Amino acid sequence: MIVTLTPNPSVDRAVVVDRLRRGEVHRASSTHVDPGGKGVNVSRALAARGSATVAVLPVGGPEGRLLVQLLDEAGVASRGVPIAGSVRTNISVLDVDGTTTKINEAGPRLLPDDVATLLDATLAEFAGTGWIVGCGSLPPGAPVGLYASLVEAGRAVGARVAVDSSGPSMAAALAARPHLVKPNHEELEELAGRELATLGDVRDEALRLVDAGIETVAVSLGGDGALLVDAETTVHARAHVSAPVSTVGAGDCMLAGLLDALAAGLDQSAALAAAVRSGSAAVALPGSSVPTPQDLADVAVDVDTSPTLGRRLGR
Ligand SMILES: Nc1ncnc2c1ncn2[C@@H]1O[C@H](COP(=O)(O)OP(=O)(O)O)[C@@H](O)[C@H]1O
Ligand SMILES: O=P(O)(O)OC[C@H]1O[C@](O)(COP(=O)(O)O)[C@@H](O)[C@@H]1O
Repeated sequence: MIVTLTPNPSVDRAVVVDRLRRGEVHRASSTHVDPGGKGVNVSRALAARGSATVAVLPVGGPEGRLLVQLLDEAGVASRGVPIAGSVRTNISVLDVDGTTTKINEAGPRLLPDDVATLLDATLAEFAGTGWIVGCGSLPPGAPVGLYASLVEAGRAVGARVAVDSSGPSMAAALAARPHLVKPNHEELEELAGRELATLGDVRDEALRLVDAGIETVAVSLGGDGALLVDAETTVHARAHVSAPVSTVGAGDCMLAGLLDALAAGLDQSAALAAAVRSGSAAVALPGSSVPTPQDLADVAVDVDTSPTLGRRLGR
């Protein structure tokens, strides 16, 4: 069982325009509405492949009702914690040339009781084995140490705990030593405070986190795939996508593939291959659609257990 906690979920609205021009009226050629927020997406990706998961999230306002309805329709089990404010709507504008512009709202304010109830609900959904995953930004009112509290509480009930966040909440979570973290390239650079131009730079920085007590660091690298580092292994995996459609939520699908594979007992190389298969399959789908088993079957992944560390990374 993989329980996800998304303190700041969203309704994701993706619109396609010819070319985004500041200050002009645009006519969208298509619109895609998905349930959103990083942990919600991890649960959606897991449910789509038939893996056991529950998404824990605050729910309020008309957007909250829509979010729960969309999750129900997608067959994703969720546990909503009622809040006074309204769930946010995040907008992605996709140019036909593939450029994506995202506008993420701050989200509704959480009260201290809401935060405590979210943590309690997450632990209550944990069935005794498997993973608890905390993902995404924190809304106003949530303490910066929310994910650190999740790591400590999760560890106390015997869960393996993963965190995917950024900025101060991620830095605070690292101090609590989650079992796994999944920064993307930019987030790892932010943590490192320097540019990470090559695979070797990423490996060195990931190893620094491993040395600080985090068992597994999986860094998603966009079109360059992903690098997994632990005390024994450095493995790189990559898949070519000939026609990328939307990268929104690809990192969440990548994390879902990784945790699902680790929970099934696969080794690090096989788990990273599954992760990249999932992330890259998502890139070929519109909005933040999650891949079905058929979509996953279509992706060929190259895995390298002795990657060329001098390899320069694109953006
Ligand atoms: N252009 C691309 N071509 C192929 N795979 C991609 C591409 N962009 C992303 N991916 C896949 O999606 C995963 C997550 O992408 P990334 O952009 O690093 O995550 P995030 O959404 O967290 O920023 C990557 O590890 C890779 O497997
Ligand atoms: O919590 P944040 O950082 O604002 O991100 C939330 C957004 O991220 C997503 O999970 C997508 O992930 P990416 O932006 O990493 O592709 C959306 O569903 C959601 O709108």
